[in-house]
Amino acid sequence: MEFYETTPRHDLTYSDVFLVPSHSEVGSRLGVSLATSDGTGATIPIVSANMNSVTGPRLSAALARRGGLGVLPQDLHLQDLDAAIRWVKDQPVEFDTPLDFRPEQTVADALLHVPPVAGQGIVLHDEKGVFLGCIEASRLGTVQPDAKLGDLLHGPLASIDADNVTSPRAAFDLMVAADLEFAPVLRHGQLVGTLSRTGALRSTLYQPALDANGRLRVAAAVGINGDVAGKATALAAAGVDVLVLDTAHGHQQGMLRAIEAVAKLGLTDARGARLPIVAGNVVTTAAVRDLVAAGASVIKVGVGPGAMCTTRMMTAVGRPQFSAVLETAAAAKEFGAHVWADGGVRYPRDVALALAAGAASVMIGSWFAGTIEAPGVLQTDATGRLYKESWGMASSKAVHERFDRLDPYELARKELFAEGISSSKIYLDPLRPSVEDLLDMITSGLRSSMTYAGAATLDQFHQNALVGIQSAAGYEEGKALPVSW
Ligand SMILES: NC(=O)C1=CN([C@@H]2O[C@H](COP(=O)(O)OP(=O)(O)OC[C@H]3O[C@@H](n4cnc5c(N)ncnc54)[C@H](OP(=O)(O)O)[C@@H]3O)[C@@H](O)[C@H]2O)C=CC1
Ligand SMILES: Nc1nc2c(ncn2[C@@H]2O[C@H](COP(=O)(O)O)[C@@H](O)[C@H]2O)c(=O)[nH]1
Ligand SMILES: [K+]
Repeated sequence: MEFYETTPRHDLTYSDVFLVPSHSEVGSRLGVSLATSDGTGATIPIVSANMNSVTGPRLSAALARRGGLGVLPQDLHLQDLDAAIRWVKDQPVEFDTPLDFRPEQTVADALLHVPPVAGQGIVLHDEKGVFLGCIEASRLGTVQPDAKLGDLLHGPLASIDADNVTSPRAAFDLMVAADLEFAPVLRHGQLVGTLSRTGALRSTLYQPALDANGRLRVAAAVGINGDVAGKATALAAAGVDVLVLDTAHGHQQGMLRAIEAVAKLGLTDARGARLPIVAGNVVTTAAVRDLVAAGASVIKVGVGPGAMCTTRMMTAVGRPQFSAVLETAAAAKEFGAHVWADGGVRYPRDVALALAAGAASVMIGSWFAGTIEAPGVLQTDATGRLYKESWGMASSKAVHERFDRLDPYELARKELFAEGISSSKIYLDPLRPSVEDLLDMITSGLRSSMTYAGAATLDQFHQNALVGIQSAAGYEEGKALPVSW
């Protein structure tokens, strides 16, 4: 990456910079590869943040099916993390994970998990696990909230036979031929997943992130206190593919000890390959050097850019994220490691800029909290807009939940140091309610960015990118105008 006709005199963040178009020999946006080289096996450079309001098993499975990686948060109890990893591994690869309900549940129960939109749906099973049928989500918006879901099942079951799905293209064609937007997929009468027309189309564009046994990949986070090696060993036994050691101040002795303890275990996957160790968060070359020397192969970068984060205002500590990524990615390359750019992503352009600066992948938190697949339930504000609640991992709420087993005195001392907001509303985009819709938006923006820079791979993108510095007015000019001036 080079700066275009300028040399920055201070640190910059994503809004301060822009990409300059240059000569391209890449003939199509579909001709670029988004695969990352960080050793995690992801086929798109997107990871979800290890935040309680962002990454649960459902979001992890949806992300891995499209080539990304979900990082389950360290606040889950070990047995819940174990169950979540195994659940992701059990999910279908070619089909979507069903949203499962019982016939006696109501429309209101279903609407806590899925909005009444086209292309989404739910399935019903009876108490013995017998598949009863499916209901398109758009139908849920047309009936009384207290209606029983079982009463909405009428007529013969429209379904797809898994054996007829010989390729992703075949799945799309089957949906079109049967005039279906959403359908259950059955094998010998048993439900094996669901499909939407858009989902079938996506399967022709994305490559799932799969482990050595052909199952969806998933990462999990561990804090730096307690029996870090024991937790890492247990997660590896559950089948985790990537370990993330995470704390607010990653350049501290406790982190170096934790990395060394985990690296010494030499944990491997089913093929005997070392599990990547990701560690952070840091923002300097010195920190990258120390964390890599301790045994990390990916460094998580970002102090203070997160949407839920108050660290900069509380402590003045941090660094504008574009410069932090640029410097640390160069350092990581020198030390044979990689960088994940963590936090502050609000638009697809920010992802492109992080990758142009040299990040191997980009971690997204709050933006993904407002999706169907995020862990919380859907809530409705006074104007009728749907949202999910989000909160920071260092907020009073998160600290309270994390340390609820401490005595009140110790808990009160911990709560003094909150560095995050405890409650925020993240609205669902009515046109993009699913995390997969956001992935479509992000990856299509990124594919286009790369061809503007003449790059067919992420390495070439980083090599070729020309980056200019803009004024606040320059940034403002780039925004669309929904109403006239
Ligand atoms: N990327 C970012 O900008 C930030 C992210 N977070 C996220 O919040 C979550 C909780 O992290 P964290 O608060 O580190 O909790 P952890 O449970 O990981 O514990 C942090 C440990 O480090 C010690 N420590 C020393 N200095 C600091 C410091 N300046 N800030 C925090 N801990 C320090 C703490 O001791 P003691 O409590 O005695 O001080 C404690 O033992 C993580 O997911 C983290 O990523 C939090 C803040 C910033
Ligand atoms: N200082 C804090 N940082 C936090 C907190 N919770 C999460 N985070 C960091 O933000 C990113 C995600 O950023 P986003 O802009 O995509 O939401 C996450 O991975 C953490 O590094 C917090 O309470 N305080
Ligand atoms: K912030």
